[in-house]
Amino acid sequence: MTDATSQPTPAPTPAPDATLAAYRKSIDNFDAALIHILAERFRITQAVGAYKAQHALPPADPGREEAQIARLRALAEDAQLDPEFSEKFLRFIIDEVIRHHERAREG
Ligand SMILES: C=C(O[C@@H]1C=C(C(=O)O)C=C[C@H]1O)C(=O)O
Repeated sequence: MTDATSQPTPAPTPAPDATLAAYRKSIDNFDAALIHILAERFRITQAVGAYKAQHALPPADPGREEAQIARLRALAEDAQLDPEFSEKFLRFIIDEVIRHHERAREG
């Protein structure tokens, strides 16, 4: 029963599940590795952006992107990862890099 003064009943705390916790520990490790890998990639692309700005090179290189996407799609298929997802993921990262390069060009 509830009335105007009573609080909603909190959801019961689930019993600790060691199996799920172990999976999640592993997921946390992978996510940490992913962040470090991405940070390293952006560190390199930042240097590329500075180089392109210095040498008046265009921020985007569609030919290079096409080759990367084809390569990544093949790697994804080999690794049994969805190639569509892999392409979207790489596209998302490359688009962000191009934005950085455009900003580097503007100074
Ligand atoms: C990093 C570059 O700049 C852009 C970003 C790319 C990337 O993030 O992989 C690839 C091609 C370019 O559109 C490059 O030209 O190599």
